[in-house]
Amino acid sequence: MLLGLLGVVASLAQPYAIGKLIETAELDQSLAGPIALLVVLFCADAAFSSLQAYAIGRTGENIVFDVRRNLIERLVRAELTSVNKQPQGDILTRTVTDTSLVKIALSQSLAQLFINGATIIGGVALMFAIDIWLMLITLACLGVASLVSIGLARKLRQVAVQNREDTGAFGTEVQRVLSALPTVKASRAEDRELLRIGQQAHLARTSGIRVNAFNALLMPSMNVGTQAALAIVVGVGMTRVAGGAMSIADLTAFVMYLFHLVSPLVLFFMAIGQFVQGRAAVQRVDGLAALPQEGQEERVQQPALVGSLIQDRGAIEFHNVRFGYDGQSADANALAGVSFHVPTRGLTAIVGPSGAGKTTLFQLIERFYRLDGGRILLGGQNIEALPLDTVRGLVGYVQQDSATMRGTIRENLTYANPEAAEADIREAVEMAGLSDVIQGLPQGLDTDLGDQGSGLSGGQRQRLCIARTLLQKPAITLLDEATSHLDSDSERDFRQVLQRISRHCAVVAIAHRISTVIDADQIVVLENGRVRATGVHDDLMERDDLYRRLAGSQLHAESGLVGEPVIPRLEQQHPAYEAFEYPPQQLRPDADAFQPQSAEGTSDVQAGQQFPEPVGGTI
Ligand SMILES: Nc1ncnc2c1ncn2[C@@H]1O[C@H](COP(=O)(O)OP(=O)(O)OP(=O)(O)O)[C@@H](O)[C@H]1O
Repeated sequence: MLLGLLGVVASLAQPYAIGKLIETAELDQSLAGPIALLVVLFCADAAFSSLQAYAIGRTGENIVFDVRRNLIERLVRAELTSVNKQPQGDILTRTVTDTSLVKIALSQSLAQLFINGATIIGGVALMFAIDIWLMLITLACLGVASLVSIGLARKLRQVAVQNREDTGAFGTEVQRVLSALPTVKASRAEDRELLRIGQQAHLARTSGIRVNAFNALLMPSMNVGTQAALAIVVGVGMTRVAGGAMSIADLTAFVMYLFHLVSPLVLFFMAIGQFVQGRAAVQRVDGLAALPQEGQEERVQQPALVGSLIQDRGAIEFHNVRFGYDGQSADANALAGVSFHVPTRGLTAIVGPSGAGKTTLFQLIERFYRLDGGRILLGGQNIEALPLDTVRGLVGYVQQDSATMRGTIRENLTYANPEAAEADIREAVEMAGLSDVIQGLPQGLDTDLGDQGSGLSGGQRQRLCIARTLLQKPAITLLDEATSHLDSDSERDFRQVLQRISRHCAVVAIAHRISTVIDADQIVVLENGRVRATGVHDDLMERDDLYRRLAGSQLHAESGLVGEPVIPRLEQQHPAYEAFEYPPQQLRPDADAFQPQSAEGTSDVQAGQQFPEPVGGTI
């Protein structure tokens, strides 16, 4: 701004210097001095302006960097509940596009407003000094134009806010479709999705055009004002010169100032336009930055606690824990008074029907959400009083949906323990049964995976997540259906690994397979957010109906009846099923439904493709 002000002084002095040049010429004196002054002023103007443009550009980049860094920090540390409510595409638009607009608003347009404002004020003051009447005429014309421009700027802000919202919604739609592209294709929904995204893009286009229209009106409204002022000033000025009330040098200087003001005036109102658009973006960035944060005050790590629990205190204790997600009614809470203990060693299995609240238990141990009531103790201490880092360092969590990320296999493996030694990595990979898979890849551990770990099969991704948790060497391992994608051989091997680990730490496993549950040291049966029974397999088979039913259907499946058609079973469970017309579409009666013919070269590793083309054979 200081550089800009120096530029303003250099620029405002130019008409004065030209007036001096004319006066000197009229007096027939040497022109060398005034010409040298003009050259110095031109050069100073150019130098200060370009330095100012560089400085303001640099400041803008610094602003966008700070805003993005702070925003990302707040996003990553925000409470999951509040992040989950925001559409991901909109988060991305706010973080990438809106922050760029914030940069323009807070650097370029703010500086333009200040510098051009100063030029206008300085110019007006000098013009007043030259001729008060001409200046009053000028102010009247510019005043009317300014009022129109301010009205337009207000309207521009409204449409700019709308345009930012529409652009965010467009990003949300694109992200929604891209994250489920295989489903979109398999459901033949491409046309529908294109139409839906197209409509959103159209809304963004329409509001964008309106922004453009108001922006386009801003400049001409100012131009008309200055042109009218110029015409009147020249007419009245000539009359005053003819009447001897004003010298020709003063009129020339006055008109020069007026010319000089045209561009700052236009830039000033353009900057107002940019600034109000930027404010719309600032509002959206602020909205995202205001997401509630999880336990900031406790972010100090306490390494002494990590990886160890006090032996005699028990690993986890749930005391009358109550919790409901936002929007859940009180009588349908995910957990409605859950109490049980997990010892520091051994395997605890959690079983229960779908929606019973099993995953919620794990998410509360990880402190992803706040409890509505009750207490969870970790090694005898309330988790809410422990630093978050300590809680998450003690607990290893393999999620239901095998969270793998874009990056190499090694990066994914060492994600919870970046300092892991090579020997530990090899051991974890071996324990999780991944060694053969990794050896079969040309780049081994350094093989790149795509988004959500694409490039590995579901079972391999699951084993990768298990290895990652093993590498963390937690005191408590939470496994949420961690073996659901494994074949029976791999699952048997993993059970042995589990038994080994559970000799050293507490393992809590949500399991649907009876084979995992049968050897557990303790089984907790959950139903409708309540603990229904706890015990060991034989005991629960005798005294708990639900467990008997759950175990019975599993034993059934695992004793070889898995191949039975699904439809008759569905029919038994849902009488309404008979109303369904199935199958809705018939293949030609003489054609086999599925006839793969020697599809060679099929591989478990899909190299980042969701729908790979066969390299040979016919389907
Ligand atoms: N993010 C969420 N927002 C709102 N309700 C949720 C959310 N996650 C789960 N629920 C609800 O909370 C209840 C318990 O869900 P939870 O995922 O804990 O069940 P679960 O026993 O793990 O089921 P499954 O075996 O199918 O994975 C369900 O009624 C579910 O609909």
